[in-house]
Amino acid sequence: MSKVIKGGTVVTADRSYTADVKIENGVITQIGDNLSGDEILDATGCYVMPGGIDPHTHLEMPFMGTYSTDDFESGTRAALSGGTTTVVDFCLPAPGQSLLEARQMWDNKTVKASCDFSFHMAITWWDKQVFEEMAAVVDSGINTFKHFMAYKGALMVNDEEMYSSFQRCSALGAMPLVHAENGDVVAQLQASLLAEGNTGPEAHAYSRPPQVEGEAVNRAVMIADMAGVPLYVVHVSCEEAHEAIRRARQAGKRVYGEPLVQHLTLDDSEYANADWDHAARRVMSPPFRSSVHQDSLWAGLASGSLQVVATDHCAFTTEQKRLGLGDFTQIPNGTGGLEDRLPVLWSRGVNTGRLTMNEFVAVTSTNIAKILNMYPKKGAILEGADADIVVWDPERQKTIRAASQQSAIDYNVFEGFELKGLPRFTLTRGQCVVTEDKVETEEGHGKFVPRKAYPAVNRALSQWKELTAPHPVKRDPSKMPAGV
Ligand SMILES: NC(=O)NCCC(=O)O
Ligand SMILES: [Zn+2]
Ligand SMILES: [Zn+2]
Repeated sequence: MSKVIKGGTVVTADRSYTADVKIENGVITQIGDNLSGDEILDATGCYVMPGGIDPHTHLEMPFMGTYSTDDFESGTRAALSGGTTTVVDFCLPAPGQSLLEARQMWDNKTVKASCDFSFHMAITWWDKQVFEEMAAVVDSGINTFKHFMAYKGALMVNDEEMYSSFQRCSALGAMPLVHAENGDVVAQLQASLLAEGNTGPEAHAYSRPPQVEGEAVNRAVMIADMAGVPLYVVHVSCEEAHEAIRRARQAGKRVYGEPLVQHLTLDDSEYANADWDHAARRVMSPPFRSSVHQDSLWAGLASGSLQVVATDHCAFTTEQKRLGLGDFTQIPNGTGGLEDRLPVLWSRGVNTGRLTMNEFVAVTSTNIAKILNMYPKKGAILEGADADIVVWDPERQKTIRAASQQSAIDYNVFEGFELKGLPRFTLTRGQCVVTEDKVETEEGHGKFVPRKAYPAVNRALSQWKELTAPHPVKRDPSKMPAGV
């Protein structure tokens, strides 16, 4: 049974053109004029774009004494309703736990997924077992390893562990990711703020100033350079971090930066709200910043020094946030956004002229598909690509309300945002699961997307490393002093 998306304008990362798109067996089989099929989806007045890829989610994640509330059921339903058709989640071994055992636990959670998914593996501790298991992780289709430079005493790794793991990534053709904040400095700032009586959610932001992020990005960039690997920096929130990435890229280093839609559109005034719940619901790391930093992030997306917009979707209920009443360090860190990423970025980015439509597709889908080595199966409107498609109606409008969202939590950090530009249809491997406000997802439809080790960037970097590595000078024995 075939489907044809008819009468729309195909918008990809590099061009826009009028064409119909035919789908058979979950794959795009033809792009052209006057196509016919068994079922027609009317895309008149709409843009036909690759479905969004969110490379940074934490669904049902054990964290800070609780679990994030959106799981692979509500999380992927939320994703699809907002036009995102692939999520990349983090397998998080507890310190001391086998990476392969953690992988099994995450596989078990994904049986409820209604859209496709992939994984990054976190390195939360280091010894010979981790070193060895990393190879099996890569063989199983995970080519990215995440390192937390913050969350001291929990997930944080030190420089020695990071350098060892980055070198291992280099050898395996994998890419390290970093959560870049100086965890030692954050821990000290938290302690002194608490000692001074600063216990409210605003102190979370005071304890994580832009300098802790800028310092950590610079350090990770240099460690990656010494290890001969590319680097991907998650949730880039400030000019200091962006500047380090920009500078690295100008110097020829392969460094990628990912701002979040939350940091682009919500600022630090949220933490000054008189309502404790309002402020605590917005506690995440790094925290929201001032408009100077937001302008820097928007400029980075337009100019190409930042490549991807994600959400870091890690949604906790108000009740969970209240674990930190009286002590801001106990407020579970994280915010939602999976459902809202595309519509909010379109309204605040494309409708304002900060991004073109093609840049929008690049930063929400195509760039990350290439960076994570799943292009053109994902992130493309091309014959042979998976039919993960969002048919985007630039005239559809809504106001964001927690009461009508798919996410399982009881609030939305974008509450009240007026949006113009929303999905008319969302298709996951050819299955149309969203028709305007009607969301009919199928639990279990989502499949794991394996991602092979990187052939190109890592080889180039290790070749260069080998050429420029210290080599002993071969000397003519006749030119050696006697007795050596
Ligand atoms: N970002 C955040 O505050 N929570 C999720 C875990 C992480 O990515 O650091
Ligand atoms: Zn993080
Ligand atoms: Zn995260």
